[in-house]
Amino acid sequence: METTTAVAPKPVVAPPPVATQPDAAPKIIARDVNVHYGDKHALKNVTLDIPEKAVMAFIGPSGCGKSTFLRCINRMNDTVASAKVSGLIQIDDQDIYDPSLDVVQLRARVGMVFQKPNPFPKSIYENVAYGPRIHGLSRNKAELDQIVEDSLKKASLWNEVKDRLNDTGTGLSGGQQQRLCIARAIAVSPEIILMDEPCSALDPIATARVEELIEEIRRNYTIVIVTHSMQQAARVSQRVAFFHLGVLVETGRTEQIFQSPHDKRTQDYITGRFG
Ligand SMILES: Nc1ncnc2c1ncn2[C@@H]1O[C@H](COP(=O)(O)OP(=O)(O)OP(=O)(O)O)[C@@H](O)[C@H]1O
Repeated sequence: METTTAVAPKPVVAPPPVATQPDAAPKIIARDVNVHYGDKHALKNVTLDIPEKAVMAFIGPSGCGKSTFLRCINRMNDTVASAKVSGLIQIDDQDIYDPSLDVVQLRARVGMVFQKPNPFPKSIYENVAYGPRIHGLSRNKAELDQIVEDSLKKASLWNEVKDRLNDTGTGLSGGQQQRLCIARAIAVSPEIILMDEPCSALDPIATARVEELIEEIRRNYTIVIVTHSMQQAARVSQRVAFFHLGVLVETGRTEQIFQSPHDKRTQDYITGRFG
């Protein structure tokens, strides 16, 4: 593992520049985050506050570092041998790159939904029950059954699968599989859900279902979504962060970013001049 991090400056973390300050209390703060993949400097001095219990969308042209930054938030970049992360990322004032931090626990707090639905090749029930079981979240089968049911309900999938919980998860449609993956993420009671282009493999109807689901759950979770669709960012998010060439160019309320961006690069991107 070559992932490194700077020592967290204590005691107080300076706020980001005014333009990046959210209205709500930040759940996640990032200060001067840099990521290198070998010689490639993929993320440059990113400083950002991500508000609690809201949706923040990361937008920007391909290769600008959106997924790289997203993967810093649950230390998924630890799994990339060439990745070196520096700077500070705190969740609720806790430095998530502190060497004493339990990464398994971190990933239970910070769930992730990927571009391509990736259910386990197991039953629908097992897909959702697996996380709560390994994290010891239930004392008996009845409690586990309840977690599975509640998670599938929150993911708007219960009615479609309640009579076939023993069928394989991979047999569901693409949209259902993605909602199953969201149920799986929800089942361990995360505080944060990271979504990396969660609808890019879905048709418009399945996409609409996932977007409705995000709207339904957003008040209970801090959600960060990477999307190539500005329409999607406008529909689901309350705040947007625009990245370009590894730099966080601008962040603000969604309507402000789309109606009156401060930076010409943001303006050019949202008006389709590049990307
Ligand atoms: N595992 C890796 N090894 C080497 N370079 C990488 C790796 N992952 C990403 N990169 C590079 O880092 C830069 C940022 O990539 P990243 O995937 O974060 O961008 P992105 O904005 O999410 O792009 P996209 O919208 O196409 O998914 C790109 O130049 C990419 O080629």
